[in-house]
Amino acid sequence: MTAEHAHAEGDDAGQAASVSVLDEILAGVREDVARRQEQVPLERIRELAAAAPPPLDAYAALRKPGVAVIAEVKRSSPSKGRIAEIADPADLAVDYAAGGARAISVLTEGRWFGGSLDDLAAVRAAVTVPVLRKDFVVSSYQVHEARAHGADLVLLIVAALEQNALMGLLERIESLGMTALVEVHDEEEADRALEAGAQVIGVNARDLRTLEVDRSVFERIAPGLPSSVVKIAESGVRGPHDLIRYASAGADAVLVGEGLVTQKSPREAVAELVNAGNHPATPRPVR
Ligand SMILES: O=C(O)c1ccccc1NCC(=O)[C@H](O)[C@H](O)COP(=O)(O)O
Repeated sequence: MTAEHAHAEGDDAGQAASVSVLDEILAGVREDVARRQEQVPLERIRELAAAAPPPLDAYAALRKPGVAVIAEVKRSSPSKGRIAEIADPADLAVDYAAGGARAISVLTEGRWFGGSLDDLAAVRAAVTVPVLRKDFVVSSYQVHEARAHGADLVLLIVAALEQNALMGLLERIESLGMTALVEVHDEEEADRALEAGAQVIGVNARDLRTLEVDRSVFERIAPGLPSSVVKIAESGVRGPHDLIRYASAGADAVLVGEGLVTQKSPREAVAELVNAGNHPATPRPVR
């Protein structure tokens, strides 16, 4: 199945087919990682990671006053198929940063999202704000890859990992000086993220089985997270009203893809969100 197929099957396919979308994404990722590891062995990627310029402090960046905007480089997705032609991810990232984005998210998964590690390296070279590797990380090889290509933050999806793997990968990310963004979809996953020691937690409104977006999931889960944890609302931000809704529920940051890449001026679209996030009337997270 491809991004286009999953999108075409859409609502009719229902939950059973969507479960297999996540499974298929993970199966493809494992194949792709194995192929890359044959070309560049673990020892070499570790050396490249060690030689990369030091990572930026993403936790500190996201804790600054105002609701932070993490702007995403997103070409395609399982839920929507092709979303945007992004010829030069570095140009887009520069626009995002000029609009006030506090961090840039780069989807590096190729089969479903049309991303790559080259996109990550290009974005890293173009901006001075923290950069997130957004992928389906299942092995420490990918963590070293992320660092070697300039990532400061790495996504870990609780639903895709056994607890031991989650803890091991989080430890590896931190041992390389990066920050783990641990993504959850329900209370049980939030408990697992906290048990693993996550300091930055993303609540994704997109259900990975049905691919539907339900913004109320953040409102349900965020109040139960400690105040020291950076709380990121992921998915479903289409304009300032959604940012304000997430802010009212305690968001330190929002992660936005489709709502930016589909705009005529992504820079202005980011700036609008940033202004809303800095507006005195917008609720502040309780710390
Ligand atoms: O976007 C999808 O269809 C998707 C499907 C399965 C797993 C992950 C998926 N998206 C990754 C993301 O988390 C989003 O790109 C990110 O939160 C931004 O969402 P949006 O602003 O709604 O594009």
